[in-house]
Amino acid sequence: MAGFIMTLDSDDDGPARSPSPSPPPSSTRKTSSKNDAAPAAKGKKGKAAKGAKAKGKGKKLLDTVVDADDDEDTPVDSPRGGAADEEVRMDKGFVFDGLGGGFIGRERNSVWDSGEAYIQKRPNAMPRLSVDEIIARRAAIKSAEALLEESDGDEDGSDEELDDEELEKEMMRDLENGDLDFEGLDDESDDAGEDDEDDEDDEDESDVEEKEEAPAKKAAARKDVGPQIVGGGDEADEEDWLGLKEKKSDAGSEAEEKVGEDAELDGPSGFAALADVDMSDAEDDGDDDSEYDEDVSPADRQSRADAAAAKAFFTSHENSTTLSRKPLSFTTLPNCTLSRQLLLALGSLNLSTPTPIQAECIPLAMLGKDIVASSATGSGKTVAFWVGVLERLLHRDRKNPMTRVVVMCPTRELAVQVHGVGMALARYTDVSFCLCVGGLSLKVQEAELKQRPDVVVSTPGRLIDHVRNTPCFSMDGVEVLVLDEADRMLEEGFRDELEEIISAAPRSRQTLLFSATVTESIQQLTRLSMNKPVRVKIDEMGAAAKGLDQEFLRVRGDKAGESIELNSRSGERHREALLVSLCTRSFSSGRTIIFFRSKAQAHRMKILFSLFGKGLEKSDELHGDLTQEQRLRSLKRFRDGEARFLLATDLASRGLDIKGIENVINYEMPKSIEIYLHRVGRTARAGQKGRALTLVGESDRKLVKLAMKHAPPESIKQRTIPGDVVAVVSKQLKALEPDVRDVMQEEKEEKEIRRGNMELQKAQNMLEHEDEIKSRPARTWFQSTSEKNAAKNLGKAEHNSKFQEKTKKRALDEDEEPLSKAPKRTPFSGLSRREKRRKMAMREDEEDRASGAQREIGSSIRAAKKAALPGKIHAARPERTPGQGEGKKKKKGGKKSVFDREMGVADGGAASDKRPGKRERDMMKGGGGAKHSLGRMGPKPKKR
Ligand SMILES: Nc1ncnc2c1ncn2[C@@H]1O[C@H](COP(=O)(O)OP(=O)(O)OP(=O)(O)O)[C@@H](O)[C@H]1O
Repeated sequence: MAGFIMTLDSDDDGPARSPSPSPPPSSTRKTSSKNDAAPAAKGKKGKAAKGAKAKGKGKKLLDTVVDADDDEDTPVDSPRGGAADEEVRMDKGFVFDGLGGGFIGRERNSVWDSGEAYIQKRPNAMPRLSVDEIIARRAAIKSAEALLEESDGDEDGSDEELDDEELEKEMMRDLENGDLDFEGLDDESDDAGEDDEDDEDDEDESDVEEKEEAPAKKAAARKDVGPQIVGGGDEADEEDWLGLKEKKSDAGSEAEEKVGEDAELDGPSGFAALADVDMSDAEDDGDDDSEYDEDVSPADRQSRADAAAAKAFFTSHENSTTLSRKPLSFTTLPNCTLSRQLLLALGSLNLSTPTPIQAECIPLAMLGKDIVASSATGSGKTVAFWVGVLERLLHRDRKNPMTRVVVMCPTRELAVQVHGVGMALARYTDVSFCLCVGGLSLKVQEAELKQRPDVVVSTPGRLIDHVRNTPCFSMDGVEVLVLDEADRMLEEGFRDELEEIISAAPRSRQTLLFSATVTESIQQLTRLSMNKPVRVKIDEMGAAAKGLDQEFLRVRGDKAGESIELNSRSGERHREALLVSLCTRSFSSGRTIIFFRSKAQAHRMKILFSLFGKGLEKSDELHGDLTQEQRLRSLKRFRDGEARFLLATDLASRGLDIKGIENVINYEMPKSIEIYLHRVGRTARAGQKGRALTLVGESDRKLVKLAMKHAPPESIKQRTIPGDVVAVVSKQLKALEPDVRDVMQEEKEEKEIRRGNMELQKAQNMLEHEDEIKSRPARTWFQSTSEKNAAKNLGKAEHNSKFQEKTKKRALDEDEEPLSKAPKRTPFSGLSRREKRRKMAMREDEEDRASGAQREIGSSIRAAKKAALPGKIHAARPERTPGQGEGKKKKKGGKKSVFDREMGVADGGAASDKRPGKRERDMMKGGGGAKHSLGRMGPKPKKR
């Protein structure tokens, strides 16, 4: 990297062709020094502000030596970002080496450090113990006990506990002698016999393996010896489930490949045959793939259905920049000129060539257009929106400070990261930032919002909290609203919050939506009241990152009764052992993020990992049951390489950009293809390579095929693990079960103690500061607690049910309007017209009968319920006049509103039941009873 000296002159305020005139330098100076003082609110007065003052005093501009330390400190010290002096001359020896405090585009990034400034330090709070701390405490107690026993002369205790290695050796001996019975993993030789008819090639392959395997077993019990089948299946069966067998023979290639210790089976060219996945056919067992060929892809289906609406909704746009194939740089982006401050920041972060999404979106964002943009994971969407937004901010009216940009993210961690990236890009500007996310100190945020930061990065809930309860903060001046991970933000769980935020922001704002799986639903987008947005689409919907290898490992169902005994899903028994085997063998190097569907499972696995050891103890968990501090600490440890495994829920599935994640493991297939794409997108980012492995149960096959659909065939692999290895691990895990229970019990006790302490603290606070506490205005929220919980549950349901919804929707589509060229088979396919009509008529009759019966059942249930109700005591009512109907009129005459009563609409009164005739209306106009009653409610008639 070439070193250079950069001098920023007063013309650095704006580009040559700027959308709005640059403000005079004097105003910049003023704002700048004012902003420098802002961090004082956080108690970080001193250095920066003093330095700025000192510089201001000198007659000539002083040279400011910017070294790597300064850069590093700026954002950490001040969440408001590095307030740049308008004229900065750099040291001759200074070299932009890509490490000079950069946050992105380098190995060691520190975007999460920005969150640390917001962590509320509670000196009296009892720290929550991590699993590792509990285990370490237990170990210390155990060793102390052992020492005591030793000193008592009792040396038997140490022998009782079997050393891990000894246990392993013993089990391997058992295994070789055939004594070990691993339930659920069928003996390979048995299975080979059962599935002979499947494919002769497979038989040959297994022979070869066995020959290879025998000496290897002798040499080292745990050593892996090539492709084998795990999860109870035989090899033939395993190969079939991804459709490798036929493709392999078609291509005439060797499909087996040893990678690392475990084996992967490559999926060569023929995967296209499996690509068209019919999600609607729930009954299909997945063996007959021929009918999938006739299907239209989900993307086609979606685009056809929405084409007309989309045409009207979006401004037409062609990806001109990316199509031109000219080598681009940030300095030569067509139709826009970036400010030197931004170019400098981009350069210091090692970002010189814009990615396609950046090349397309930056000019559009600078023009103030609304954008709906999508591109694969890790393709640089964050920089794509920040650059445009920051460039606009450089031309703001500095005399009138207010929050002009709001960036919203669905998770706190993502918000912290996005905030960090924004600050890194704005380090040579005077743009100020505030991070407003749940779980971090409200007070710090309130103090910063008082300073009217230019940009607020937030999660929706906390933003609404501030809109409602922080007096100095309002969204009236918001000019740009960015929704990162827009499709998630538009899901049910965020719906109400988003509506509240949209209504608080001015209509004239610019709205930018970014996601790898951005919604195509115009219905959802219209809720944002965008102004003819431009749709920028770089990658095909559903496409995974280019350098990603996707592996699948089959998890066989349990033998009858096992899952019932375990009270878990089928195959659960094997998953833990499979995961541990994978992590101690093929995934033992590099950093791996492991996704779980539930917090409980992620936590249990963390305990198992810590107890198991062998490198697995270098792991951390990340899910909603942890405190925000713990969550950020886990991320930091993982990012810094202190933890090699991150056991996370979907909290970490979107947006997180951690350098050096080589592997992603899905402990189970997620519930929708979108979530799958985001999860596996945590690796293979920014043109890097990565691999994702998914443990696939019987019910996940359709989703696997969907994942394979958009992937290059050579990137799909089928992984296997030798059954004996899993058997050993499984036994070891079983042996750890009592310890797991003990750790969980200790955690429970800890929790109770913590809760007690908290209550005590609360009571003490109340006693000491009662007046102050009671005088504080109560914080308000736009939903009641029950509404909030209901929205949360709805969101969860929607988040988890995309797959089922799609299935239903497709089934419906098929009934209403067959979009595929070749219609799908229906129950009437292949019948003569007459026969078909007869069957259809019979079906309709049946449906009619069923619905009639249903109605009857419904009405009799209602009648029975009514009869069972105790009789009501009614006040005597005037008799109804004959001719008065029951239905609607009865309802009207029932419950009266206060308004009706005030209006003098008495029960049974004519006014209540009859619309006044013309004569009566005339009377009312001219004066009469009705006017009299209105007169009581309405304003006093003016005297003439
Ligand atoms: N122009 C660029 N040149 C090289 N690397 C870049 C460029 N822009 C961004 N990157 C790098 O790409 C990585 C991914 O960027 P980013 O997190 O913005 O991806 P994303 O598209 O938002 O991904 P996701 O969909 O997962 O949120 C970052 O580490 C960033 O440093």
